[in-house]
Amino acid sequence: MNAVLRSSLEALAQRIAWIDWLGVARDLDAHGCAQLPGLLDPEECRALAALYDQRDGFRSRVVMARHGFGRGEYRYFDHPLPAPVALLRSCVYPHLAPIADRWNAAMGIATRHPDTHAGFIARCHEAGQTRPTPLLLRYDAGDYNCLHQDLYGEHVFPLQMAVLLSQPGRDFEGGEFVLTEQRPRMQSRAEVVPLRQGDAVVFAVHHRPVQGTRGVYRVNLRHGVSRIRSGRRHTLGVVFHDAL
Ligand SMILES: O=C(O)CCC(=O)C(=O)O
Ligand SMILES: [Fe+2]
Repeated sequence: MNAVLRSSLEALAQRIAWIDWLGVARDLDAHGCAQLPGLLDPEECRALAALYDQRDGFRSRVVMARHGFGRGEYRYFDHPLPAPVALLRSCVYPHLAPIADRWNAAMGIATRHPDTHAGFIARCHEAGQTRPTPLLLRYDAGDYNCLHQDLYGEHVFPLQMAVLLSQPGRDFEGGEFVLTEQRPRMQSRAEVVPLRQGDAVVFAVHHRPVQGTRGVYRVNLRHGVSRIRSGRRHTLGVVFHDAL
């Protein structure tokens, strides 16, 4: 690995270590999502978005309209993952695993998570979930991502992350990251997450616990992206479980 890449990876690891993870846990508990401002710098964003047009490095490409997923496209990275993507997965995971375990305990779900991402991936692989799930998404004017959940098999890490690689207002307009929460016997609630280039959002993949007056209940979450009004928007998606 060259010296420039190594020092920029060290800077990224340092940025992750300095995040206010207690604040992240508080936001996740309160809202089901948390923003990590400036997780990637503009140069890292540009370099990752530029990978979209490379021939190699991906295991598949999905044209969303063909599957009724929306409009736009994405590509799943293949092994070996680009170094910053592998680092994001392995360095962010240990901060989220205790939150995931606490949520599972609150929801009466028995599953607990290994301390390290390697430990969790070993569990996925034993169950046949061996295909990497980090992905790059690309949307042009008129594109959107329908509300969905990224479940790829029996093993689901309860939190995931998306990083906006483009700059709103300069590279694109519209294209807001949206979360909805379906509460039992109630109408759904929407949350729009304002992101700048390099900001990440951590959010619940499937459901989360909410404290009600008569105990804890589960709310079901979905995420998506509203219509891109103009320009081009790139995102990096970091799902922590692998796929069947
Ligand atoms: O483009 C986005 O902001 C959302 C991407 C997404 O659905 C994901 O990362 O799972
Ligand atoms: Fe998604």
